[in-house]
Amino acid sequence: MVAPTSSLDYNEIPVIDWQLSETDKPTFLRQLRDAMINIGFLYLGNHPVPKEVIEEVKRVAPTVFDLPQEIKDSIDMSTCMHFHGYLKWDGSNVKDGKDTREQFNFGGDRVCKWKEGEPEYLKLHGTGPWPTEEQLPGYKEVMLRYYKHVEDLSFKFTQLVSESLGLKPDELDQFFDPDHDNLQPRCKVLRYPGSTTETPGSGIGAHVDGSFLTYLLQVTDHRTLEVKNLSGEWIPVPPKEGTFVINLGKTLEKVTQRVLPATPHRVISPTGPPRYSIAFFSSVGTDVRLADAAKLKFPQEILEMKAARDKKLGNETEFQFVPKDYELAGDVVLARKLHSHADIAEKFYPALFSKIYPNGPPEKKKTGKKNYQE
Ligand SMILES: O=C(O)CCC(=O)C(=O)O
Ligand SMILES: [Fe+2]
Repeated sequence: MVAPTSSLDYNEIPVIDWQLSETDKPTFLRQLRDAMINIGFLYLGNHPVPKEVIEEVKRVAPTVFDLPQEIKDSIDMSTCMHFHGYLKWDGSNVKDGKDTREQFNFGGDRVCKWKEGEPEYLKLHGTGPWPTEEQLPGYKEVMLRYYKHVEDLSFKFTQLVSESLGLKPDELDQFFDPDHDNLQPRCKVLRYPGSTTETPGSGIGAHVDGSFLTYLLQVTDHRTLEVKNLSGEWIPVPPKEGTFVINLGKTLEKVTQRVLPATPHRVISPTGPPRYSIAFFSSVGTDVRLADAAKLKFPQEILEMKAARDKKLGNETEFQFVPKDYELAGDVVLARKLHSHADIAEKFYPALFSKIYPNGPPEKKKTGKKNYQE
């Protein structure tokens, strides 16, 4: 395994061994802290998600894309107020290029608790459309089994992140609902078609994730995922057997007041066969205000590491919350999604739709360039 590095112009992503968190926790926490503060990307090796679960999901996940187009269209995201379901490959834009990928999005099997008169963001929770058992036997079961394992890992990992920053293990949990019922983790199965004249350009352009943390499983052997190191160079993140790639999202950046920076990354369109990956995005509770994170008190040692990094980067501006950080996270996330999916806004969120689009729906189904990925 590659030894963790704390250089800002690193050209390899460190592998952190989960087992160390049980056998030598101080070393684990030190390695984790260095990777997160100075790099923002890491591989997590020897993690607790069983090998059989990973092998099964790698085999099964891509099969959703082999369904006939009319079945895929019948589970299109536009049919779902929770923003789950299938998205065609030209479905959205990110900064620096067009997305060239198909997606199948899902969350946990949750019952939607929204009722008339309640906050609209409660509609974010709920079960999305799935291929039926006749169309794709066992698919939902396999995907939800994987989801549950990664969700459990994400709760444990967040506590280790908290500890590695000198906070109490459960100190970041305040941004999650205590019974874990109010979270909005989302999973995406991704297919990047091989680059041809019909599908030229980037797989996904440079962006940072909107998530708290992202847990990425690279299903195929392509070496086309890249991360921008803090010195501005693009570094490959090739698949490594038995690991997850973990990266820090914008929400965690805010919660830590940029002690942990969200790191830009991109996927280059593969040549040859399609590339598949599965991304799990953990997120904060809907009824949380990110600016409440101002009360977290990081130890001096951590603040000094942040300051040393920022000095090297020549980026010593003080972190400041923006007005949205004082709003409920559910409202902010929902607004972002509605801006990206005018069709869902019009169908399921009519009051918000008229506020966002007072002159009627935009010409294209999806609007605007964004450098956020949810
Ligand atoms: O497919 C990948 O490897 C990365 C996907 C990604 O960055 C995203 O969906 O935000
Ligand atoms: Fe991403």
